[in-house]
Amino acid sequence: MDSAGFMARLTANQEKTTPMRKTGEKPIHLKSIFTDEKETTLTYAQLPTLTLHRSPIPAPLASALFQELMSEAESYERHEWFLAGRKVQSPHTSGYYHDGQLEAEDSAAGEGYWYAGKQVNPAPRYPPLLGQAAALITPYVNNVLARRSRLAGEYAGEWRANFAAVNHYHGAASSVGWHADQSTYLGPCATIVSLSLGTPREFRLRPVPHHSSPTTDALGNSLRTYAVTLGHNSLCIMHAGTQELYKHTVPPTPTGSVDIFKPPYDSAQRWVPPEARKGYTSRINITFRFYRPDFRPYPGLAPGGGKRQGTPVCRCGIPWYVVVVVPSSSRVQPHLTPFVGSVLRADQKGKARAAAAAAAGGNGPTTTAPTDEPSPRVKDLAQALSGMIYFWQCQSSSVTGTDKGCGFFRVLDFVEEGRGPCFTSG
Ligand SMILES: O=C(O)CCC(=O)C(=O)O
Ligand SMILES: [Fe+2]
Repeated sequence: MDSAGFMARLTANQEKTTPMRKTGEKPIHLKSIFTDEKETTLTYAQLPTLTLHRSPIPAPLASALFQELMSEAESYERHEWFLAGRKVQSPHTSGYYHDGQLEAEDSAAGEGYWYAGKQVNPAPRYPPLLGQAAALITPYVNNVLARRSRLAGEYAGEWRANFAAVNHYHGAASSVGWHADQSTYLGPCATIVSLSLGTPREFRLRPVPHHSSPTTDALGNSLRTYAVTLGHNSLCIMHAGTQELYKHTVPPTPTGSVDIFKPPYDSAQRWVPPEARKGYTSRINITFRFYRPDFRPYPGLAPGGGKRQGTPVCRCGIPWYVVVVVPSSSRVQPHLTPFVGSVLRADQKGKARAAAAAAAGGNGPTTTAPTDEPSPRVKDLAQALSGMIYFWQCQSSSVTGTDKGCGFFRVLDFVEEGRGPCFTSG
């Protein structure tokens, strides 16, 4: 399938965006973190899950990659989904790619994958320069991860940039709303690696309130919005816990204008004199993701032998395969039909936790540590995430807009579902 046809069937690899409480407060701007020339990697104390890295790929490649993806972006589309029964469109366009290895490991690469409620046909492979960037980013990220303590639920193996979602923000109004990324194929505590190219844009994060302490986050800090400007060839790593503890957004620019970006190298990575440079008002953002071997759509083998489940199918009643009559031949053939699989979400609001506790007669899930006491000033990420529950949920209402879905809801159970291997703690 050509990439335009493929794009027509795609939607975001992120949750539908939800409005955040308006506070009117100014975000804390973290601009200053790039001013120390000696430091290329910084962790901000109140954002322990975020690191920022300057110039992760060579400058000529960064310019050429921007141009490669600008040309790819001509066929990108806005994605559409239903919010409270109303069709909405994303305020940016997107495209999706995977490395060839994902295809080799998983014959379904594409067919069984869903994003925000739509089936993805086989995603195209990385175009050449995106493939080069992924090959550089993979060891870079593993190096960064080797220096961090790891959280329970993280995949106990190498991270690999085997999937990329590319967003094109064209002009000042183009944006992405507050959201946390879906965990369906990434599993809990995902590492999502965002490479920015082109005109700089502001990226904001805000912690979700702790379920037992609405004025603080899970680390005990008061709720604030943080902002950082992501410029050309900068890497922002959303480490384990970011999708669980924060929401993020790229808002429209408040001034209504953006800086002009003039790539200093052409698409063949040759230097261009300043007077001959072409100007752009676009930002390209690539989020490199690791589709875990234990969170694939189809069932497979569990780490110690035995069965591993695929993405759970919800109860909407649409089976994985149906038999259809092909009119031209009047023969009955098996056919892969749209089915609505579930999505994996972290229980950011503690609702699933409360429901599970009620179902267990008030004792709560036995596999998680109690966190019901008011949140103290916790400094430790592992502690902040210790009560986190992940659940599979029907996504059909956002696909069809016509009903509330089947209500399918199941708490993720690593052992029962044959997933892993995972880190058990730092
Ligand atoms: O453009 C960005 O920096 C963020 C993109 C994003 O949040 C996403 O694609 O899920
Ligand atoms: Fe995101």
